[in-house]
Amino acid sequence: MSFAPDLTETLARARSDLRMGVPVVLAGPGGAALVLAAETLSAHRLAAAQGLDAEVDLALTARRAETLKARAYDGDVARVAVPAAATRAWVQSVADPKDDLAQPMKGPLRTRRDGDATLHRLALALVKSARLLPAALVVPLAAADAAGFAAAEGLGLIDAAAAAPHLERLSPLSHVVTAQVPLRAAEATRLHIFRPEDGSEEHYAVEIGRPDRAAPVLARLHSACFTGDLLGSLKCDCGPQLNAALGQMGEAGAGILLYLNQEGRGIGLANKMRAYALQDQGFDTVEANHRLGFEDDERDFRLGAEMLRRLGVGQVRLLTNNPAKIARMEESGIAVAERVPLKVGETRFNHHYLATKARKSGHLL
Ligand SMILES: Nc1nc2c(ncn2[C@@H]2O[C@H](COP(=O)(O)OP(=O)(O)OP(=O)(O)O)[C@@H](O)[C@H]2O)c(=O)[nH]1
Ligand SMILES: [Zn+2]
Repeated sequence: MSFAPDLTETLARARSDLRMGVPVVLAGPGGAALVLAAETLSAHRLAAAQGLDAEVDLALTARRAETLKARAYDGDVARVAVPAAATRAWVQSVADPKDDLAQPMKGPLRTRRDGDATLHRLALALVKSARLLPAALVVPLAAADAAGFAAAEGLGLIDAAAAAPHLERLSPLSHVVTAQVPLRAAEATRLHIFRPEDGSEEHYAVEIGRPDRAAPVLARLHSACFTGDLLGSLKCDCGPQLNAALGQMGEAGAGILLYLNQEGRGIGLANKMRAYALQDQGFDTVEANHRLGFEDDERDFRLGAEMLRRLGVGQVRLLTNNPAKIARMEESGIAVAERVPLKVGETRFNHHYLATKARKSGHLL
């Protein structure tokens, strides 16, 4: 019997440590490293890392490296050598594109091609899952001392070989509770709450009426949009889509709307606002994600498929304009019998955004 945290719990702690600026230690078969999130890096911890007598790297995604004109020799990852005199401001200006246009000359940046990027890749996966900017300082530690170093400094120690596949999988969900919530759109509505085992945000299923599971269920996978859903932002079409979907389900007397807390196509609200700030500088929604170092869409729709399965739904009539959602459902074993278009909420502020989604992300007009 042990009370010690397991890998899932250790990773959840690591995410909250990184969000606070506390480093973590990754220990792999090929070596070990101290990891600090660039976004939450403090001057004193940078100084301590520079005092370790090791070469400090800044791990970036190849997307971010491309904007910085830095070579990525490791496929999806670039390992930028951090100059000995680098300050916190330097690290953050490489990580964060907000001042790229005002100060285009960050470099020249030297990226490493020798050695191995396994721990850098894992560090990036961790900071991304913490919804931070995808950039992390990686400082090599002697593998034999890694556990001792982590214990002496009170830092989380992560088994890198086990953590990498663990971060790829869909965290098991538990169904926490169901209760009635009469809506304007439909009085006979129940809300189900699902909680991932990995400590990340809960997700919700809004079930209207009693959909017949033997036939395709009218369904929508709605990704959280604080600005559109709650504030009535005119920059996107989320709020009107949410209301229209609930309205259609109400009229039909049955349907399931999954409210997936994957804000900003999975990058989190702070990063979405960074993307909006870049859009204010003239970049479109896809370019903004790339400049930040993200893919266009970082959502994991296996989550939606799993929630539908848990609700006993195997086939849907999916309310969407996004063919990728249909493909992801089919791949995850949910049959999409029909696509039901959802065209609402075009404004003069989101016209360009919707056109970009159609041109670059394959959305159907
Ligand atoms: N990163 C980023 N996310 C955005 C931006 N504008 C809106 N979003 C997010 O995009 C997501 C839109 O979700 P959905 O409406 O479910 O999905 P969709 O891919 O547009 O597909 P359908 O609406 O089903 O056609 C939400 O998570 C929003 O927060 C943006 O400019 N950048
Ligand atoms: Zn939105």
